[in-house]
Amino acid sequence: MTADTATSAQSQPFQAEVAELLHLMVHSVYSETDIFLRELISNASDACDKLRYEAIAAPDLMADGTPPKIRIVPDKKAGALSVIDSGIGMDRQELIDNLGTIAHSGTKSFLSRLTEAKDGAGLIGQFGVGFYAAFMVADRIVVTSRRAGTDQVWVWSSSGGSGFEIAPGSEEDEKRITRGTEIVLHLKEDAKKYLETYEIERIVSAYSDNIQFPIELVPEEGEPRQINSASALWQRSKSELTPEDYKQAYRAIAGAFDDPAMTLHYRAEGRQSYAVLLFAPSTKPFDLFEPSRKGKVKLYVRRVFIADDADLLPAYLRFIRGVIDSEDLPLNISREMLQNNPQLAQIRKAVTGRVIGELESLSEKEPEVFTKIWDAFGSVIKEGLWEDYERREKLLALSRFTTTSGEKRSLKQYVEDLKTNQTEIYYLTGESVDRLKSNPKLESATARGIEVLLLTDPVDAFWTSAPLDFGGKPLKSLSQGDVDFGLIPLLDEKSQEDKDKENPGADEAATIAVIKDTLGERVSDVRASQRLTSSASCLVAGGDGRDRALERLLAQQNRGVGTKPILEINMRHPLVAAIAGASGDARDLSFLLLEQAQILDGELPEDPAAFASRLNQLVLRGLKL
Ligand SMILES: Nc1ncnc2c1ncn2[C@@H]1O[C@H](COP(=O)(O)OP(=O)(O)OP(=O)(O)O)[C@@H](O)[C@H]1O
Repeated sequence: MTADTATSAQSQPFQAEVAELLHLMVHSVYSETDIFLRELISNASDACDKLRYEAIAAPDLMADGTPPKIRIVPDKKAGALSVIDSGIGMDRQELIDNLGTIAHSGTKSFLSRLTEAKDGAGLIGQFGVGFYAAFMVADRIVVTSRRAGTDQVWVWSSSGGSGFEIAPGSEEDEKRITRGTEIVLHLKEDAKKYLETYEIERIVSAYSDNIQFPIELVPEEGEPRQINSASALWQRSKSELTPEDYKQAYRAIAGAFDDPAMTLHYRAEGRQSYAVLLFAPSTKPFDLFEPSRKGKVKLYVRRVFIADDADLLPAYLRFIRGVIDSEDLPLNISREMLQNNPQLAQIRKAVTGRVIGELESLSEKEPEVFTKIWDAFGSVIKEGLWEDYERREKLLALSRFTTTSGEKRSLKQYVEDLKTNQTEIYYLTGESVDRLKSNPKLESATARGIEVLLLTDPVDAFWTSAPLDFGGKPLKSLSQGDVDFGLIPLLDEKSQEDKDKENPGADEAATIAVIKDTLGERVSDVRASQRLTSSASCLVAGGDGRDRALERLLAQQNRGVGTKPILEINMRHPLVAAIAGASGDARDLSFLLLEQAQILDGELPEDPAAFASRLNQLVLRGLKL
């Protein structure tokens, strides 16, 4: 800091995203502005949590004896509402960094959605935009703050627009603020209702009753009074709590706006004691697929907040929100200790088991609610099939699939409906259900009424790459290795016999020899297909090769090893039958079999121009032009 910045006011621009967000907030006509207060109280509560945590190692920070608390002060004469906390506070740089940029990745992706969406305003209500929400109700905001343990007070102020000012606090500011942050909102004309005490009480009881720290309303007349219950809800007994209490707790803890689809509240006693209050949301957050895959369950030790990134659940359960409050862990546990702590590992294991058990029982007792969770988070839960070997069977049983027989099918249902002599569970991976439904690799299965799982999530290509079985029935890809449906009867045996008589098929050995000779290195083998009934050809991976969908996905990321596929041909197809006797055209026909199989798999032929010219020539010759 230069001598200049220490004594004078400075203007600074907002990060471009903040300016954009503020512009959107000011210009959208959004009716549910109440959320601004919830956001400010939630920040104030986080600041009190941080103070209590830092004070474990540095008790001096709280030596003045003021307990962490939050005060709300309306001032009708000035048209201003203040939210004041005695939490950790911010120094100059923290004010600049925290209130001038958006670090939160969820907010960033929310912002891009907000800009794209026609009804951006509707989205504001669904997702927190934190501190900046205050600009919906205020045309000027002044934040005065003192970092706990420091001498200086700093004042951040802004009227929205493109930037803010930062200046050292006055003597009067220094007297008033001994620790923490005061946020003064100069309310817009149409937001003056927030100066009424009943409005403030209404919002606090709706959104912030579960905040652990006391929230005090300081009215213009009369004594200050506490307006929240300030208890750690997870420590209370289940019988005292109503569904509404849980809903509010979920919203307060998770900073969410939806309703929880699942609530898990219990106390573990025994080798370790801890309270657990966890929720599964009913809607998907925007940052679910962030590469960091961080969980959001908060760790408390004896009611003191410790960390919200302690990986208390495996990454595939990162959508679960809530709190775990341990009685036994040391309060001064450091971040490094969190990672290797055996007690925490035990808690993690036990709680993971409980969450999965709860999902299981929900899937049986309240399938519609479970479906909601599966629709929002199924693609994340499936990461566990790949990562959590121990619980793979349980997770497979939980999984729901779109199949050729219907939607939301479980493997239990699949196995109950197996066809005569069917001993395997079949699946096909690809980009969309519609594309998969028209994939020729389904033909022979369809002719036998065999159900096939249609897997379209990117993660499906990964978990299916490890050998898996369900109830002793192996899962098998229809685009990989040999499939033998020989023992499974056709739905319509007779018509197949007729077809066989009409079309006895090509000379297998001669045809395969011609195609192999033509395609050479382009394929690893050419085989007569068991999969096809009406299409001429398809591409499959070898028995130990990677599934074609995974191969394609890796190739997109330049991680493919380029294993060559096997070309399967339908010996009864007239095009295939024509090859052995087609002398001059045999070469073009062979290429065409390969290229149409590539197109049906959603790939481009290696040389699209050559493909088009080959096709044109064959058509012209067919038309004898
Ligand atoms: N009252 C406060 N005391 C101390 N720090 C604060 C306070 N209010 C905000 N901050 C700091 O400013 C940062 C940004 O706040 P903001 O509300 O925009 O986002 P957030 O709380 O981090 O994320 P989100 O609201 O999206 O969950 C906070 O992370 C915190 O570091």
